[in-house]
Amino acid sequence: MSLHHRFDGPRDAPVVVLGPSLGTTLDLWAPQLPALTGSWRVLRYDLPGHGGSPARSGITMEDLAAEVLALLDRHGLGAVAYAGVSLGGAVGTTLAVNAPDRIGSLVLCCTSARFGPPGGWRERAALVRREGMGPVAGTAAGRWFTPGFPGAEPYLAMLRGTDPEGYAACCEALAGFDLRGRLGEVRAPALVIAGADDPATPPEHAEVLARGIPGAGLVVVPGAAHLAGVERPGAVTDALTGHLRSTWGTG
Ligand SMILES: O=C(O)CC1=CCC(=O)O1
Repeated sequence: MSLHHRFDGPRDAPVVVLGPSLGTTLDLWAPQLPALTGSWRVLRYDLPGHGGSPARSGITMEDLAAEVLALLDRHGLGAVAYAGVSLGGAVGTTLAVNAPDRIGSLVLCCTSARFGPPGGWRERAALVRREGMGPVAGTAAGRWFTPGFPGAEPYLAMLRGTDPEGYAACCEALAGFDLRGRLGEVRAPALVIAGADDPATPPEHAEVLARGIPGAGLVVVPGAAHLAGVERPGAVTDALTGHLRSTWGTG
């Protein structure tokens, strides 16, 4: 089943795929879009059960990576640049090791090679199946943003609008994900971006990625939690476009 997706930017420009995080839609990347669409063709997608993609059960990170690859195939796209936030970043790292000829440049935002103990993700999956999105949405602001950030509401609304089964399936994909032993296989030039105050994927997780991926750079954004690209759009956009300019087209 195809993931809901959309293209923006010139048809003949180099392609950048943007992957969203658990509980958000492709609009997570809205703050970065204006800086990208002048020079790159941007492909954004929704995770299963998020935004416009139908929910599914029993998915793995490998499945999600395969679905993104299927999107590229369907649109006749060869090698692309890929940037992803959190779960979307894990999809990108998986693609980079499974299909190195298709990922020409990689940006990993607020993500990890392993998102903590699998049990926590299975418990979260059980919670949303039992009680819906309410309890998870009630605590998300504290993970996604630093205290008092005024722009949280549209992103929390994305989470509340997520299909519980789709969200649970993505939690289970996170539970089964551990790429720590394969980071050395990434061939794409990579930049890792972390929020200095991210409680979900703290800078130590970014350091593991940056140490493990050959030649990777690391940027830690001050004053940002998990959704650093929303809370500090300028810093994340600059890091992203700087990396793309030097590795993927002219910018
Ligand atoms: O909402 C969270 O708990 C943070 C998060 C972990 C993986 C992801 O994509 O978001």
